[in-house]
Amino acid sequence: MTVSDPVVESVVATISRSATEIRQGLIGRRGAVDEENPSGETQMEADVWADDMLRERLTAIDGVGQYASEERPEVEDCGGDPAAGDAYAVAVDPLDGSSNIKSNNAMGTIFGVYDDALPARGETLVAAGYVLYGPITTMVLATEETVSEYEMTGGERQLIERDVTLPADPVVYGFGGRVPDWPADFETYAREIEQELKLRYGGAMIADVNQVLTYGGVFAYPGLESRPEGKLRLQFEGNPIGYVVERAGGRSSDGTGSLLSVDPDALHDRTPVHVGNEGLIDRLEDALE
Ligand SMILES: O=P(O)(O)OC[C@H]1O[C@](O)(COP(=O)(O)O)[C@@H](O)[C@@H]1O
Ligand SMILES: [Mg+2]
Ligand SMILES: [Mg+2]
Repeated sequence: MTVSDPVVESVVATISRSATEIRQGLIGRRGAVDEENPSGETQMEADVWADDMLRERLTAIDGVGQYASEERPEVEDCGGDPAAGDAYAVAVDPLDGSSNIKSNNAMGTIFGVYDDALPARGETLVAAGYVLYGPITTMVLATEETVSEYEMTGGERQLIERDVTLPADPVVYGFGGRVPDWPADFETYAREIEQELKLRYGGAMIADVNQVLTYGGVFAYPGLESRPEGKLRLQFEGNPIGYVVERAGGRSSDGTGSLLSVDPDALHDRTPVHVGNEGLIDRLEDALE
């Protein structure tokens, strides 16, 4: 299946090709560098390397006017103005779950293609998705039309599911953050959910959300007592994953409403992230009221 917009198709093809190289290049890049990203987190060698590769290739695409990533402070302008509608802006999390590189657990690459200048509302996304570096490399791609899943071999995408939708009967949940740091309202909700669903938490958002897409359920990285804005970044993580889950028939929420309608103040804004089956996110919002 191809994407109807040629610029979006080029972005997706470039990420497909690069993801295979990123996966292969993880060997030998498992250490930290002596730098922090704009969110104040230690960067791994692989974070910086994957970001440089994606920046170089995505900014070279005609019709991409801006590139931004979790690993660099500023938006990079590269021709065309997304605010004027004559180019797209691409935002990436080059390696999601990169602290898992040490223990050799799942990671991936997240991308969002926005039809507006960054930082932008998630409602302006025209496509978003992720490549998951699990035992098999897969891509989940959401567009206006549908959510598709692909297996990746040598940079080529092979369609395995055309209309990914959340199963109606939820099975799994995964909640981030230390329990003592959860606000009381969220903990009450979590205590209910753990009576109903099975815990699956691996420490890489996309791997955990991929389980929710596969089995149905809920993933959350909530606002914390010590950090009410949570951990995950709106432009690079919250919006793309909210877009994927909503297109797949689920809901996303920052605690009060869809992640996609949050107005960003700054490029590296964080947000509480809750995604999953509609009924579970409705209950979450009721609990946090
Ligand atoms: O280690 P914690 O607190 O469980 O945090 C895990 C969360 O942090 C992240 O790793 C943050 O993403 P990055 O690895 O891209 O910084 C998410 O993928 C994951 O959901
Ligand atoms: Mg991430
Ligand atoms: Mg990252």
